[in-house]
Amino acid sequence: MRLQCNLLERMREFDLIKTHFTDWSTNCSNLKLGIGDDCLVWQGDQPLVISTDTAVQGVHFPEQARPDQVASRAFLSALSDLAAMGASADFFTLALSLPADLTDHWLSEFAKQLRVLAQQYQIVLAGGDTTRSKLITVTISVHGCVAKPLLRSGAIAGDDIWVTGRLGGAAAALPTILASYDETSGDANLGTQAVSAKTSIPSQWLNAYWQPDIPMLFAKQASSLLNSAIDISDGLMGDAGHLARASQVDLEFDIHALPLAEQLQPNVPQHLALALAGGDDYQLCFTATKAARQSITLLAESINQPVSLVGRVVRGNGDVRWYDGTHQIKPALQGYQHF
Ligand SMILES: Nc1ncnc2c1ncn2[C@@H]1O[C@H](COP(=O)(O)OP(=O)(O)OP(=O)(O)O)[C@@H](O)[C@H]1O
Ligand SMILES: Cc1ncc(C[n+]2csc(CCOP(=O)(O)O)c2C)c(N)n1
Ligand SMILES: [Mg+2]
Repeated sequence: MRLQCNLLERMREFDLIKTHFTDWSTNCSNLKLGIGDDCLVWQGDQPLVISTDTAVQGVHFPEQARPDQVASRAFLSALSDLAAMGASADFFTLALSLPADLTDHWLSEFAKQLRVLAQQYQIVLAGGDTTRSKLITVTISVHGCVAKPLLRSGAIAGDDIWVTGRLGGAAAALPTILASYDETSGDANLGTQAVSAKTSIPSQWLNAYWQPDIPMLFAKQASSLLNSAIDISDGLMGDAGHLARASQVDLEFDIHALPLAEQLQPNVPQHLALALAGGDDYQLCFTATKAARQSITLLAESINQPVSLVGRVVRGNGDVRWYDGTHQIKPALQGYQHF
């Protein structure tokens, strides 16, 4: 009896994988074997860079988030680490832990969005794992190639510090997003434009939370011009600290040069806190020599990638300092921490 029960469960598990995840494009010559065996087989000739990220219901996305939204946030936040290495996006694995009562519709909407994104970023789903759990948990490992990986430890005194995109929007949107579920459960199904109109927060904040714009193309094309990079997932304050310590330099930022999200101002402490410690930005902080300044600007312009020059690298031991003009400020903040 027990055997039969297990067997039926396993049948469902295999059916689920077959139905939702197997007929995707696998157009990648280095992927010798994809979904179906005990392991995937990859054979490439460049260094492979790999990063794993877990997205947990209620921690990384709201409990009531739509399946397409869960797919976008989990996938894009994982991809961001490849951008931080200046790598291509080649293949990914997907480990899904799902509650038993999740509907097939949920899963098909999740898979549909993930497939759209995989196609958009030309990345192949090569394997994964599917289990039951109380909470929805999505673990994505992204794999990419790069001849010379861009490291956190490469910043040199004299470098410029740059940031891509805009900061603080996702964190600014979060309270409104969470409150919208409390007010009416129907909001879970509203699109970004509708939520934006209803709550009067900028649609850019909502997009920053649900569909962060990962600077993949810029990072790949610019990587040979850059000395170091990190993606900003926990807030610039914390992540800049990681880069400073890894490179054994100090970083000095001009708060007025920071590209804050729409309607956020550096002199409003709550706004600065969102941009420095809110997290969920998935933009890059990178450094490069002053000699690379023009090439970086030209490249960024040519592919429509916003970049901002926000500070300088100086000799030191891993400190980060913030300046309001010539005046140093000490925001009492720290980046996002799980524990
Ligand atoms: N459970 C773990 N076992 C082994 N290594 C880990 C574990 N958790 C994290 N790491 C490693 O620690 C380093 C820092 O991890 P961290 O998750 O902070 O980086 P990140 O992925 O850039 O950040 P984020 O998760 O906010 O995107 C990475 O090299 C990562 O591989
Ligand atoms: C529903 C909901 N969505 C988002 C957040 C914010 N948040 C969660 S994890 C994290 C850092 C990156 O994660 P990791 O370090 O695991 O990659 C941030 C900024 C929240 N509190 N609640
Ligand atoms: Mg990272």
